[in-house]
Amino acid sequence: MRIAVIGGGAWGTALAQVAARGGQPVTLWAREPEVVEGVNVNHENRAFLAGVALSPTIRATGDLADLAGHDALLVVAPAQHVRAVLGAAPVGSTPLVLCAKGIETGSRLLVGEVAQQVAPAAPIAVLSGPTFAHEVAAGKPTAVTLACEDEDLRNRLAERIVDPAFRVYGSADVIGAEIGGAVKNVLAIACGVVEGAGLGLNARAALIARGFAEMTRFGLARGGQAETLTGLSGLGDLVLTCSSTNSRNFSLGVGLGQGRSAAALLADRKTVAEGAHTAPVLREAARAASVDMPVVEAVNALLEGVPVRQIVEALLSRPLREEAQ
Ligand SMILES: NC(=O)C1=CN([C@@H]2O[C@H](COP(=O)(O)OP(=O)(O)OC[C@H]3O[C@@H](n4cnc5c(N)ncnc54)[C@H](O)[C@@H]3O)[C@@H](O)[C@H]2O)C=CC1
Ligand SMILES: O=C(CO)COP(=O)(O)O
Repeated sequence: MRIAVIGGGAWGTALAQVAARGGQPVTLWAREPEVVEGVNVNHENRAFLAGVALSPTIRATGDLADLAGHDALLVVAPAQHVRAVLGAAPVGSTPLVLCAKGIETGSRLLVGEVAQQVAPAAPIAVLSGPTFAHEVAAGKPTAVTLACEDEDLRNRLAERIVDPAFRVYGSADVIGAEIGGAVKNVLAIACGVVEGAGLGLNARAALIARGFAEMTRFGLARGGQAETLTGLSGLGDLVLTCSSTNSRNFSLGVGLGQGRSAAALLADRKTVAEGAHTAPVLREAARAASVDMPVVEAVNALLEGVPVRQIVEALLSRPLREEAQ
């Protein structure tokens, strides 16, 4: 199976490295000419994954036309750019493995739904889970969910995107896998705020648990399955991202919790904190579906500049309720 990766950020590069293990050829499309040159000449992506020696069988290109003739395309552009990049790529009926985590602003569509609009003939799979790119590229043990309704395609993809330290669990629940990844980024910002404002570990654990309740309510309302939400792409990724400053979303939250403005924290950053883009559109989608998501509401208020203390008071003074509600 000839694999190409669309997106030369940290995660696209790490996935290219997984697909290239054992000396298999992989094509990596990157937007930045310096990334293309660095990967081809020095076998390093200094801009987004510095310090990792990449397989010489990864060939980078800046030309989307070079993606033609592959058997599967891994889509790893940030969620807000998937529509434009896929629209310009020669996709046809090539299977797409969606690896971005987010919801498109405006359309409120998950990345897989965007892909279905842009490339209706292409079968869809979703790869998601607790996966810091640096750890995967370094060959540290990692497990992911690979969701695809077509069992045969799912098995063929799982056999190809694998290595001894990268363990793939199959699922037919594409929507559930996507919702976990999109929602956890927003919740990770909240956990970062708790860290930055020094609110303590009890508060962080409470946020993870109540945030997971929100993820579950939203996921079930959108047709996802409970087993997927409690799995690697849901709870697994939530726990990872809510507990480490290696997470860009958590780090953004730390800055907000320290009283810095979202605009200042997001200005000029080269790497993507998807939660900042997903938060407003997730709030819209939740309100439209009458799903109660108070932590997501709180993250939006923080991004809009409401002081942390006011947000915490508002969360703690909500009417008492049963935990299972
Ligand atoms: N970094 C990680 O550990 C993981 C990231 N992801 C997801 O993968 C997706 C990509 O993230 P990273 O690879 O981490 O990116 P990154 O933060 O390392 O790099 C930014 C990426 O955005 C691209 N970009 C910027 N402006 C663009 C535009 N106008 N059009 C197209 N692309 C543009 C850059 O070319 C670069 O590839 C995100 O949805 C992220 O949530 C998922 C799992 C792990
Ligand atoms: O999705 C990720 C880990 O699974 C990466 O998280 P961040 O985007 O917050 O760095």
